[in-house]
Amino acid sequence: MSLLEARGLHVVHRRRGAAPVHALAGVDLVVAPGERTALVGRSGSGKSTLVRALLALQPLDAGTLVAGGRPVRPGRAGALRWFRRLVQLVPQDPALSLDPRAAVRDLVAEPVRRLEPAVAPADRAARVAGALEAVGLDDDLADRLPGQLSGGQAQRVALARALVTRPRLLVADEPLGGLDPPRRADALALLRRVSQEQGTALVVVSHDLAAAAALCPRVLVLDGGRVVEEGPADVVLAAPRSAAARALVDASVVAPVPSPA
Ligand SMILES: Nc1ncnc2c1ncn2[C@@H]1O[C@H](COP(=O)(O)OP(=O)(O)OP(=O)(O)O)[C@@H](O)[C@H]1O
Repeated sequence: MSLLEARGLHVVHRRRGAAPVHALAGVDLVVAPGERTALVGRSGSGKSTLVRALLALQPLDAGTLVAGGRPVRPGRAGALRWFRRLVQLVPQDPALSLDPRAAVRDLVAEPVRRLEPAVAPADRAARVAGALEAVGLDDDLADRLPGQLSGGQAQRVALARALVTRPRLLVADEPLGGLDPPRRADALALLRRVSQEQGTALVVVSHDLAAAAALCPRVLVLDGGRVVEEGPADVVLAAPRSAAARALVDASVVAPVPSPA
């Protein structure tokens, strides 16, 4: 059975005084358990709208979302707890997503408190320890505040928060945005390792095709709110068929380093 199945998603953004924008114009996306999929596209292609739709945070003009065989309908928070445990977001800017007044231990415990209130305190503590270990953070860091963490550590805490409810799917929105090259490589390696070790499926959103392809064996190219190309990452990179994919491949090519004069 598929883990997440989105069919015929349509979203129109309507703003007073502005023309409506058809941000998603019939997107289908099926994610199998453990599968890693990259969603790539230029700015404005509809990636963020699709992420919000996949997380049931975006009202749909048409289409359906089914997770683990069960229909997902945006609604009261309590009614979607099962879905929030199953599908977790890895936020774009981890440092901004962490409450500066809360210690790491409480930040990582919070999703369990909110989504699984029946879990006993001792079990919750064990879950927190497990999530910190999974992302390679030492237990010594658990009493620190976010302001006392490095950028890389904050990113790991955000990932631990996403993992602590043992989701089957992580949606990472531009996980490499704003990172310098060594930290990009670390972030890619961490997401790959966690996905493989925990069997968690990944949907990674990026405008950088080459980086996303390094993490995900499967790529979907979005343009104008539609999936214009879909296939194995190495094939899309080596022989893009759509103009949108070709433009992304060209943009991903690393400029040659000029030789010293
Ligand atoms: N709240 C909104 N109101 C009106 N238009 C919107 C809104 N959100 C997005 N749009 C428009 O919908 C289209 C898709 O936007 P979206 O943010 O989903 O694309 P994106 O691929 O994530 O872009 P980026 O990479 O720049 O974040 C764009 O034309 C955008 O201007």
